[in-house]
Amino acid sequence: MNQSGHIDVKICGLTDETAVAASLGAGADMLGFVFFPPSPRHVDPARAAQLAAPVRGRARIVSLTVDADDLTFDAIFHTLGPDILQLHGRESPERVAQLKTRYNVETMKVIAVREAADLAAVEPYLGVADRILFDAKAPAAASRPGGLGIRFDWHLLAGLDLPRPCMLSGGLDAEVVAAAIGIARPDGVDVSSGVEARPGEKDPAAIARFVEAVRRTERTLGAPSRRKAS
Ligand SMILES: O=C(O)c1ccccc1NCC(=O)[C@H](O)[C@H](O)COP(=O)(O)O
Repeated sequence: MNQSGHIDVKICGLTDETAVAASLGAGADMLGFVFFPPSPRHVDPARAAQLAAPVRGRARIVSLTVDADDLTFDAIFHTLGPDILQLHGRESPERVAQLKTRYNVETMKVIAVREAADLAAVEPYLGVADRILFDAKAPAAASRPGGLGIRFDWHLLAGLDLPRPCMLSGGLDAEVVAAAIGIARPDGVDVSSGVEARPGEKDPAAIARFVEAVRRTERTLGAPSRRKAS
């Protein structure tokens, strides 16, 4: 949450106009497009650009890739022009820095978490990535490294001096997001599976419920700058 109490909401893996409209209508801050062919949410850059046309200026456009090569990024930038690169693979700090310079764009590095020891992976990205996203670590046999609806123990982040800004994801939905925010205290939350009817098919009503649950949580927690010191 920022100083005014706002929590960024990112809806990820959009594949159709109805879900884009639902996300914008609900007041999402970031909309994510997945460029990873094995994913049920994969879109090509031309389709993403069509879907993102109404997004520009209303929410931030996020490109999600997994260890993508320069040709893929060139196509994404040439066609879509994202605001943020979500790097969901094993991109090194050097690669993150290189992409930031090459495209003059904000970067968000994903740190996959299952146990406390996984949090050490953040350190090399401090001062390199603009934003950290803590997501649940996928099982070794999974077909993709995220977007699986898997949770990790949010208490692993509780009370830590987290890198700011940071986001939280992994198995969030409208029912659990308030608890997740209350424990981990991220600056934003990210959801895909939890607002879907089935993998790759977003549910507009679930998107609305999720964003409303986050806004309700913001009101409950209040702005840090206005909280009384105890
Ligand atoms: O969505 C995918 O299919 C995907 C593929 C490869 C890497 C990441 C992927 N998704 C990540 C996300 O959608 C979110 O950033 C986040 O992990 C939330 O996922 P979920 O647990 O499904 O809410």
